[in-house]
Amino acid sequence: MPRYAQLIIGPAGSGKSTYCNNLYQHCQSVGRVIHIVNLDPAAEHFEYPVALDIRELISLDDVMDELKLGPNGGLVYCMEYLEDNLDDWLSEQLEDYIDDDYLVFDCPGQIELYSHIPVLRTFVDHLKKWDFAVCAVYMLDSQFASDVTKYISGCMASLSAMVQLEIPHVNILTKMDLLPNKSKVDKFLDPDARLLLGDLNDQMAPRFQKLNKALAELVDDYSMVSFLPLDIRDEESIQFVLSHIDNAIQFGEDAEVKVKDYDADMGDPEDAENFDVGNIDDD
Ligand SMILES: Nc1nc2c(ncn2[C@@H]2O[C@H](COP(=O)(O)OP(=O)(O)OP(=O)(O)O)[C@@H](O)[C@H]2O)c(=O)[nH]1
Ligand SMILES: [Mg+2]
Repeated sequence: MPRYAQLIIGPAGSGKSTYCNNLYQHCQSVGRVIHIVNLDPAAEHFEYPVALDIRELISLDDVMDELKLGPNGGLVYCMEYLEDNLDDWLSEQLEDYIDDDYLVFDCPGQIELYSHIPVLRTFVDHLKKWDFAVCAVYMLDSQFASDVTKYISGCMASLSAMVQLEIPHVNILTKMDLLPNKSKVDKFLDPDARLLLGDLNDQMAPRFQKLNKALAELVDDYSMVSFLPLDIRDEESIQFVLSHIDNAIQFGEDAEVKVKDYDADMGDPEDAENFDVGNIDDD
């Protein structure tokens, strides 16, 4: 049986840690067990219980003090140090988590980590090697959906993470509670390239039309660029997002097989598909 993981990524302040906390609360209320791992060496305050913490390996304050680095250079140093210690430190820490365990990795927000620095790719490759089914969960602040030009830049950043990591990828539009008119973002959830192009051309000078067309086509070609809205005040919204991610890493499906394997009294195995196995980890 694999272990499962969500890798929570996205720009600074997009709501990654808040999502982790709300997901934790939600799972507690439905009796499901998840473990949240802090991968941000600069983080100081946590609303969720931290199951495992990169700061036990290295902390940003120490690096900045000892190596006289600034906050961003220091963070890159910390993440590269983690990369060098995956096989020793991290694999040992993860030994406590066994088949079917579900981990959520709360990552730092430096966009460099998702564009060109290979640390997260190496990290994900190690998780896969250790038999984790991993999904990247890319958080984008819903203010990006207030304007088509911002939206395109958000899509490009998400796409670059997607092609870099090459794992199942779910995009989330966060902070929906802050939007006065939610229906205005509908067109950005599952974007239509022609509408995007029209909006871009309306807003930008005519000389950008060719570039706009190329960008809209890129979003269209990667038809996986779509977003799920997340309103953390709404349990159903959290459950909706969680179900999509579970589906992407086949969490429910493997749990279903486990029911079939374990319960000899269930009768016809075909009937097992009718059982609700959503809370298989309850105890
Ligand atoms: N209203 C509202 N505020 C939110 C939501 N999500 C996050 N915030 C706020 O946005 C700010 C940043 O949220 P974080 O969860 O720390 O964002 P982050 O992506 O973890 O940030 P970094 O780790 O610094 O990259 C905090 O003040 C949160 O309270 C949301 O869904 N609704
Ligand atoms: Mg955070």
